[in-house]
Amino acid sequence: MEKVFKNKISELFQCVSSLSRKCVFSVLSIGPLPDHIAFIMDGNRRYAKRCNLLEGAGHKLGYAALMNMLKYCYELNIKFVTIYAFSIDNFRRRPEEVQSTMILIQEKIEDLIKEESLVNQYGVRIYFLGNLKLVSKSVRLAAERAMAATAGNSKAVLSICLAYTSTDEIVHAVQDCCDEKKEEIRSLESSGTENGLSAVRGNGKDKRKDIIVVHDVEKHMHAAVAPDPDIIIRTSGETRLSNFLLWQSAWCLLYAPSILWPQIGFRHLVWAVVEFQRNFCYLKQKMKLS
Ligand SMILES: CC(C)=CCC/C(C)=C/CC/C(C)=C/COP(=O)(O)OP(=O)(O)O
Repeated sequence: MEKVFKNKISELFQCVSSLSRKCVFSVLSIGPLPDHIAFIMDGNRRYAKRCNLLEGAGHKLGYAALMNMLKYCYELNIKFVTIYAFSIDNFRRRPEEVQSTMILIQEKIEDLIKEESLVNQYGVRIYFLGNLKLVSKSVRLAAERAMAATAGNSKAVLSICLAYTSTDEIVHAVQDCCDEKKEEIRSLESSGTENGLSAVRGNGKDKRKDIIVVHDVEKHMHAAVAPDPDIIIRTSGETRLSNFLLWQSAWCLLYAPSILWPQIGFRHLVWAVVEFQRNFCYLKQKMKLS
């Protein structure tokens, strides 16, 4: 009897919070909404320590917080979300810690693609961004399975940065771009164009045109699957980017609430979007002038 009562109370609570979210989101939607929000999920271990829990429990609570946050983002019609799940620098942590985090990541990737998952409920396509050669075969295969299983979803995009750093991404993109240009020049030369290099550069008054432009590099970035982020939310009050989306964050708002990642909730998303809306006119003006 007591259990039934508790369930009813919890259902009622969920119903009220879902209704109040709907109201707040419809007010927020009157203003400009970000297309893309990226998250640096900082503070899982500190939260675990503060609550006298094991490190792994901090990451598990972090994952639960992530699922809630994704739900809020999709309710608000944010089409692109990117998360920093594990950086290349994180491989320098204690080997047992790296291993247990990877086991959790693999388990959660499998959960993400279950039929009843949030990802399928909201039609989300998953991409993994990063150097997947650095993770174990089983994690890599799980990531590939998740990308393949969600390839038909088209309502939203979730990019999971795994074995990622921005500098690594930029170096690979520049390398791929140079390879592509070299190939272009080679094929022009072999097809009879006398000087492939000047054909790529352009002749006459265009002679000084650059061989590589920003777009050439950009299209080779892992993150090219989404537009640049409008907001990066980093928890734990840190205002550093820690090698996350450096290229893509040129015009991005950084929002850094001082709570730890497992504590993030609906109100932090609302404040971040309000901050974005307050800055929007200024940003638009600035981009027009430049
Ligand atoms: C499939 C999928 C999306 C899985 C995500 C799982 C998950 C929540 C991973 C977080 C890992 C991580 C390095 C968090 C940062 O907190 P921290 O360890 O740096 O904590 P600290 O800042 O307190 O040291």
